[in-house]
Amino acid sequence: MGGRVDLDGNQIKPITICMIGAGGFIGSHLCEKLMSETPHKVLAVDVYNDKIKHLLEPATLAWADRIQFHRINIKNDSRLEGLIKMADLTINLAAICTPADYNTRPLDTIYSNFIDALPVVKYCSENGKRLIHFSTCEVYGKTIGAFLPKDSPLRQDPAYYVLKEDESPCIFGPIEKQRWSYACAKQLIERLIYAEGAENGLEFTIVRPFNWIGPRMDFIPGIDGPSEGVPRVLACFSNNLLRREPLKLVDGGESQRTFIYIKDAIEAVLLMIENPARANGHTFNVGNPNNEVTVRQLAEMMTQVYSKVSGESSIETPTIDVSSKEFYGEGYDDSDKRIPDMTIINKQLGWNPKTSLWDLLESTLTYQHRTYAEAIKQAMSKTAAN
Ligand SMILES: NC(=O)c1ccc[n+]([C@@H]2O[C@H](COP(=O)([O-])OP(=O)(O)OC[C@H]3O[C@@H](n4cnc5c(N)ncnc54)[C@H](O)[C@@H]3O)[C@@H](O)[C@H]2O)c1
Ligand SMILES: O=c1ccn([C@@H]2O[C@H](COP(=O)(O)OP(=O)(O)O[C@H]3OC[C@](O)(CO)[C@H]3O)[C@@H](O)[C@H]2O)c(=O)[nH]1
Repeated sequence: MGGRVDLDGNQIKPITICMIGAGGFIGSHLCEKLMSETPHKVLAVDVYNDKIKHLLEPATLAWADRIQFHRINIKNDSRLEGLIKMADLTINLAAICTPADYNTRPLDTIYSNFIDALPVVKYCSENGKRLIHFSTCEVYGKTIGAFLPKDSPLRQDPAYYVLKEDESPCIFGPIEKQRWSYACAKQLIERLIYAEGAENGLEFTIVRPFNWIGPRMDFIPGIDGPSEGVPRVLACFSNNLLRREPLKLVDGGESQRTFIYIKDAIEAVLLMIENPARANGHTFNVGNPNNEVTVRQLAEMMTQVYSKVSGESSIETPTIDVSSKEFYGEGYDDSDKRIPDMTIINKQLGWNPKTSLWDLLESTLTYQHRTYAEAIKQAMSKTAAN
């Protein structure tokens, strides 16, 4: 770990990071990376710590003196400012960020993604502390191309669908489509952070993740999360595969996404942390433009990969169609296509994603099978017996 240098050849000094939302999917991978490959200290803030337990215990771990867990709900805890003051950098990951919540719990979604983030921005600005804030690719909303006639040749032109941080508009649906409550709250907090930078000199970086996936993402309903809960697509499809039930394709599974392996994405975040002069004042797309699929193609690929890693044949009807109203309820809407432009992150940090969709699904589904298959079998045989 000694003698590490930044992209400009300068020695990297150990810093203290206040990481809010450290107990979640991205936070757990970022903590792992910081503990195993850097000398930095982490003040890990979250209401849960199950996903980082392996980094906190036992006290004999090599990094035990570099990570502290603080069980804090940032909505209402006066200890937050003190932790931000103690740190050199704050990273805010805390959010409600599962689409099933956006239209069914719009108030919680807006409070979580805007109101609860306000004190974090304020404390950083007032105390002269650097902030890396996690926004989302959802701030782009729908592509311009989505509004062209289906057979328009312009739909093939990247100018109508590639999403650029400094050029693309943010296109959301009408207010009654409450799906956009999350994207809109994220957009407003981005604008507030940008304004704090412009008017009060806040040093900030905004991250727009494009569907980062991998181990520890969300939960498997009825095993380590509520039975009726609806996680993001990776966990929904993993759950279906583990239970040998058809994967549900919302509105035909026609929407397109680009998926990036969490470990590639974490490399980008580490570059931001350790190269403030190159990252401050920027908004970065972080995704893998080479891994684009429709949701239907994702379902087909996951079915094939799961069959390979589990040794089980796939079921006769691997997918079924379901309407978005049935699956998510009233007020759902969708982003049609999400291809990140990589020019800015490439220029500033020289970063590019590496892992193909097949490879990232293979390692992720191996983890899902190893972690959950036995528990699911037991839960299912218990239900059958009752
Ligand atoms: N995973 C992705 O692909 C993705 C895509 C776009 C945006 N993001 C953004 O990245 C961030 C992290 O996402 P994630 O996938 O790790 O989600 P996650 O749900 O796994 O992690 C969020 C964490 O924040 C914590 N948290 C929420 N409210 C809190 C509060 N009031 N006080 C303390 N802790 C609180 C949760 O307990 C959770 O551990 C979010 O801001 C999300 O909007 C993620
Ligand atoms: O069982 C299912 C679950 C989902 N779908 C469809 O898959 C698409 C992707 O869904 P998901 O990963 O759950 O979420 P989104 O990509 O729409 O949104 C996320 O993107 C980034 C983030 O900000 C945070 O992670 C979040 O908002 C979608 O089209 C679903 O309808 C399915 O067919 N079947």
